[in-house]
Amino acid sequence: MKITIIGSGNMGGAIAKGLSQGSIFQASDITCTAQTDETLEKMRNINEDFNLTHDNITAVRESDLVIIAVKPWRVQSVIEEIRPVLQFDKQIIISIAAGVTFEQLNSHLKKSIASKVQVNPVIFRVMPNTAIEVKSSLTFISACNASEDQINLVLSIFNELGKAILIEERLMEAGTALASSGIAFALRYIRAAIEGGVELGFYPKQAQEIVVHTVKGAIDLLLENQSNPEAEIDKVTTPGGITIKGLNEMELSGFTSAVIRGLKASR
Ligand SMILES: NC(=O)C1=CN([C@@H]2O[C@H](COP(=O)(O)OP(=O)(O)OC[C@H]3O[C@@H](n4cnc5c(N)ncnc54)[C@H](OP(=O)(O)O)[C@@H]3O)[C@@H](O)[C@H]2O)C=CC1
Ligand SMILES: O=C(O)[C@@H]1CCC=N1
Repeated sequence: MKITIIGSGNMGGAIAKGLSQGSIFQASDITCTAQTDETLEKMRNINEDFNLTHDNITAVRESDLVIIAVKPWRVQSVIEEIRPVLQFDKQIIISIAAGVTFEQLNSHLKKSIASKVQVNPVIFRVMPNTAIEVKSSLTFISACNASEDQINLVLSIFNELGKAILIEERLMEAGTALASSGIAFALRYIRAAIEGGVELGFYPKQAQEIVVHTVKGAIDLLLENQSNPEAEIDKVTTPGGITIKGLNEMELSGFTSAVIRGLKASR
C-alpha cells in the first residue's frame, strides 16, 4: 500500500516520520511533497528511503491514500492541481486541514470533472495534534462515502500515531479546539505553573522538571485509575489544608471559566 503526503510541514512531516516507524508502511511506501528543497531535505534526513518530490501530480498518481497536509487556505489550489489524476474509485483522500468541511472538499474535488461525478470520492477529515511528532496524538477522524474497511484502515493508520477516535463531522470543530488547540492550552498551564514555581524560589529548569513530572503524574493517575479528575482532587485536598486554598484562589481568578471561554473561542 502506497501513501502520499502533500505538504511535509509540522504535521505532514510528523505523520510521515511516525508511519515510517510503524507496521503498515515502509518508508519506501511513503511519498512526501513540499514547496521548498529545504523541507524535502529535512525529510531526507529523517529517512532516506522516503520518496521526495515537488511534483504533487506524480506523487498522487501511484498512491492508494493521499493526505492533504497543507495550510487550509491552500487546500483548494492543491485539489485543483491533483484533481485530474485522482481516481475516486480506488483512492482514499484524507484532509487534515482545520475547518475545511466535507462540503467544501466535495465541491473542490468534483468541480468540472463530469465523468468522475458518478463516483463519489472517499474522503476523510483527520484532526491530529502536534503530539503526532512523538506518536502521542489524540486524532479525530470523520468519514464521508467510506466503507467500514476503509474506516478501519484509516483508524489503524492513525492509531499507530497515538489514539484515533471516529466522530461525526459536526463535532470536528469542537474536537479541534479540545485536542488540537488543546495541546497549546495544556502547555500554557504548564508555562504558568513554571513561572509560579520560579516566583516560589525554584530555578526555571528545575521548575519545569517539577511541573512536567507533576502533570505527568496527574495524567497517569487518570489513565491508570480510570477515575474522574474531581475524585483525584479530593484525595489531595486536606480539609482546611493548603491545596483547597490554592484551588479557591485560582477559581476566584477565573481559572475554570477562562479555560471554557478559551475552548469556545477556539471553535
Ligand atoms: N499545527 C497544528 O497543530 C495542526 C495543524 N493542522 C492542520 O495541518 C495542516 C498543516 O499545518 P502545519 O503542518 O502546521 O503547516 P506547515 O506550514 O508546517 O506545513 C505546510 C506544508 O505544506 C507545504 N506546501 C505548501 N504548499 C504546497 C503545495 N502546493 N504543494 C506541496 N506542498 C505544499 C509546505 O512546504 P514548504 O515547507 O516547502 O513551504 C509545508 O511543508 C493545516 O491545514 C492545519 O490546519 C491540523 C491539526 C493541528
Ligand atoms: O490553530 C490552528 O488553526 C490549527 C488547527 C488546530 C491547531 N492548530
